[in-house]
Amino acid sequence: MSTSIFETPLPRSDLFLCSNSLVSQSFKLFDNSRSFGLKSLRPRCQKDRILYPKPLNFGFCRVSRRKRKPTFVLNSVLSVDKELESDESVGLGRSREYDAIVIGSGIGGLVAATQLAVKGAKVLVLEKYLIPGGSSGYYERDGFTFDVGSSVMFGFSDKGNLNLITQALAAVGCKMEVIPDPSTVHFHLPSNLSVLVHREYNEFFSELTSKFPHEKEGIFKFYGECWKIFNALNSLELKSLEEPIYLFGQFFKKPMECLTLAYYLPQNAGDIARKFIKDPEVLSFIDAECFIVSTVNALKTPMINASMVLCDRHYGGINYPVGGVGGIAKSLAKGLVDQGSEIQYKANVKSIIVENGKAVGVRLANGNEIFAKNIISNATRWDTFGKLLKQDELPKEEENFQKLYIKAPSFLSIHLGVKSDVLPPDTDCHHFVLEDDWSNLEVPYGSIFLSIPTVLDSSLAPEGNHILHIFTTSSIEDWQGMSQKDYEKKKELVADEIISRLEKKLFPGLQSSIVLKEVGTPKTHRRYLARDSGTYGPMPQGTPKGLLGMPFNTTAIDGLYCVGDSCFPGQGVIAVAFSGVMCAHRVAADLGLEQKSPILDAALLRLLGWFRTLA
Ligand SMILES: NC(=O)c1ccc[n+]([C@@H]2O[C@H](COP(=O)([O-])OP(=O)(O)OC[C@H]3O[C@@H](n4cnc5c(N)ncnc54)[C@H](O)[C@@H]3O)[C@@H](O)[C@H]2O)c1
Ligand SMILES: CC(C)=CCC/C(C)=C/C=C/C(C)=C/C=C/C(C)=C/C=C/C=C(C)/C=C/C=C(C)/C=C/C=C(\C)CCC=C(C)C
Repeated sequence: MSTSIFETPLPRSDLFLCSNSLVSQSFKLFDNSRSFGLKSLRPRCQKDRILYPKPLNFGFCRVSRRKRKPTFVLNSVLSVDKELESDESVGLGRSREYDAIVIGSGIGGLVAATQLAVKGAKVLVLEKYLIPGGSSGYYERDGFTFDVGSSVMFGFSDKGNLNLITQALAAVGCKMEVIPDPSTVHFHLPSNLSVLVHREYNEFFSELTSKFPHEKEGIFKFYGECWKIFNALNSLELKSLEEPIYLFGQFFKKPMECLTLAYYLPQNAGDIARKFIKDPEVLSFIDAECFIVSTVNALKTPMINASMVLCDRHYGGINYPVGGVGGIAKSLAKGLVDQGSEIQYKANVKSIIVENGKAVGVRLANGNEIFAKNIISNATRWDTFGKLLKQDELPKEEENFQKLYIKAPSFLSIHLGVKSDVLPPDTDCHHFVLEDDWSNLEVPYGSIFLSIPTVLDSSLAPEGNHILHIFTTSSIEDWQGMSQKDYEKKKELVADEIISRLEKKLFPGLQSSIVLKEVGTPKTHRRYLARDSGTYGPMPQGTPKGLLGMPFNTTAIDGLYCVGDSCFPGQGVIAVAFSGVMCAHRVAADLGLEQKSPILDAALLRLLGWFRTLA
C-alpha cells in the first residue's frame, strides 16, 4: 500500500524538503492554503528545491475545522494529493504527475513514449538495463560495436508512410545518417539454390524467375498481391486501429485501401502463394522468405506482415544506421528527454499496482512506488500478465491470446570479431543458410542467420577486422538444469559446430580468423532482455487467421496498455514501432490529448474483441 505525502511522517524540523517535481503542484497547494488565510505559510525557494513550512500540512486541517468546512478543504487537499508526483529518488510515495509510465525501453516502448511526449504528455520510461533499446541495443568489446539483435532495418527510408523508424526519430527532432544496403539477404538453400534479394525489385524478380522460369507467372502474381497490400498500407496515415474516429476516417478517405486490408487481414501468405505457385521448391523458398521475419513458415505468416517486409525492402530499401543499430534507441531516448519526459535506467519494475481494477502505478525492485495515470508495458504479455500483475486469474482476453500464440524459441547468438581477409571481396551483408534439407527450416539450429554489418559500416570494428553476428533458433529447455561448467562447455561446442557449418558453406578459414568470440544462449536473452524464456516473440500455436487474433494495445485492465511484439502486428523492429505509434495514439485519446468518442470507443473495442474470438 502506498503512502501519500500527507501520510508520510514529517521531519522534526520546522521545514521539510519537497522534491523538484513537486514544485508546480506545490504552488497550486499554496494557492489553496492562501484562500484560507494561511499567508504565513508561503514556501521558500532555495536553488532547485522548495522549503515548505511544516505546519502547512496540519494547518489545513485546523483551518478547515475552524471554518467548519472540513470536507471541502480535505477534498482540495486530496485532489492535489492525487496529482502530486513522487520522484523515485525521493520516494515520497503516491502522486500522479506522469501521464504514463512505460515499462521497458525496447523500440516499442520508446516509440510509444516519444509519440506521447510530442503530443504533450509527461512520460516516464523505466528500463531495467543500463542502456535503452532492448533487443535493438548494442554492446562494445575491445573496439567492436555489436548490435544485440538483428541488423536488418526495415522502415528506415526517406519515403512513403511506412518508414516508421525514420518518422519516430523525426518526431523528436532526430535524423540518423544511414547506409543503403544493396541487398536484403543472400539465401543459401538446399540443392545449392542461391538467391540474392536485390534492393531493386526487378533485379530480384529476374534472379528468382531465372531459377524457376516455369513459375514466372505464379511468382509475378504472388509478389503482385504483396505489392497490392503494401501500396494500400502505404497510402494510409498509420494510427491506432482501436480508435474509432481515426479508423472510420480512414475508411471514409481511402475506402478501397481499407477494404483491401480488411480482406487480407485474416489471410496467410502460404495460402495465397499456393493459389498461384505449384512448384514445391518455390513454395519452400517463400517459406524461407517468411521464416526469417516470423520464425514460422508461410502458411502461418500473416499476409499483411509478409507483404510489408517483402515490399518495403525494395520500396524504401534496407538501410543501416551509421554507428550501429543501438543509435536508434539512444536517439529516441535523447529525443524523449528533450521533450521534457524522463527515462531511468537500472529501474527494474517488479509489479504493476492495480487499485479498484485500474492500473495506477508500478513497484520497483528497490521497493519504491511510482504512480501515473496510465501504465504501458513493453515487457512481453507473458511477463506482463504472468509476472508483473499479481493476479490470481488471467483475464479472458489474455487466456485467449495464450491459446492462439505461444512463445517462439529464443536464439543462440554468436558475436565474432574476425580478420577481414577471411571474407571474399563483395561479400553481402546478410545471409541465410539452410544447407541440405528444407524440413530443417523450423528445427532448432536447423538454419543459420548471419549479418556482417561492417560490410556497410567499417567503423564498427578495429581496422582490418569485421563483425560476424551469427544466430540460430534455440530453446531455453536446451540450456537448463546443468552446472555452470557444463553450460560453458556446451556453449563452446554448439557455437563451434555452427561456425564450422559456415566455414564449410561460405568462408573457408573462418575458425582460424577469429579474434574475438562471445556466445549468448536463450538464458542470456532472458537475463538481459527480461523476456520470458528469452523468447523472440509470439508465434501462432496452430494456423492463425492472419492477424485477426493478435491483440492491439488496450488490455482487460483499465489504464494498462501493452506495446511491443506481443501486440498487433507482432515481431520485428518496424512492427513494434507501429505498435508504439498505435499505443501512443490510443493512450493520448484516453488522456484527452487526441479526439475521442466514449460511445464509439466502447462499440469498437467490443467489436474488435469479438473479431478476435473468430481467430
Ligand atoms: N533477437 C533479435 O534478433 C532482434 C533484434 C532486434 C530487434 N528484434 C525485434 O525487436 C522486437 C522486440 O522489441 P520490443 O520493443 O517489443 O521489446 P524488447 O524486448 O526489445 O525491449 C523490451 C525492454 O523492456 C525492458 N524490460 C522488460 N521488463 C522490464 C521490467 N520489468 N522493468 C524494466 N524494464 C523491463 C527490457 O530490459 C528491454 O530493454 C522483437 O520482436 C524482434 O523482432 C529482435
Ligand atoms: C480494424 C480492423 C479489424 C480492420 C480494418 C482494416 C484496416 C484498416 C487494417 C489496417 C491494417 C494495418 C494498418 C496494418 C499494418 C501492419 C503493419 C505496419 C505491419 C508491419 C509488419 C512488419 C513486420 C512483421 C516486420 C517484421 C520484420 C522482422 C521480424 C525482421 C526480422 C529480421 C531478422 C530476424 C533479420 C534476418 C537476418 C538475417 C537474414 C541475417
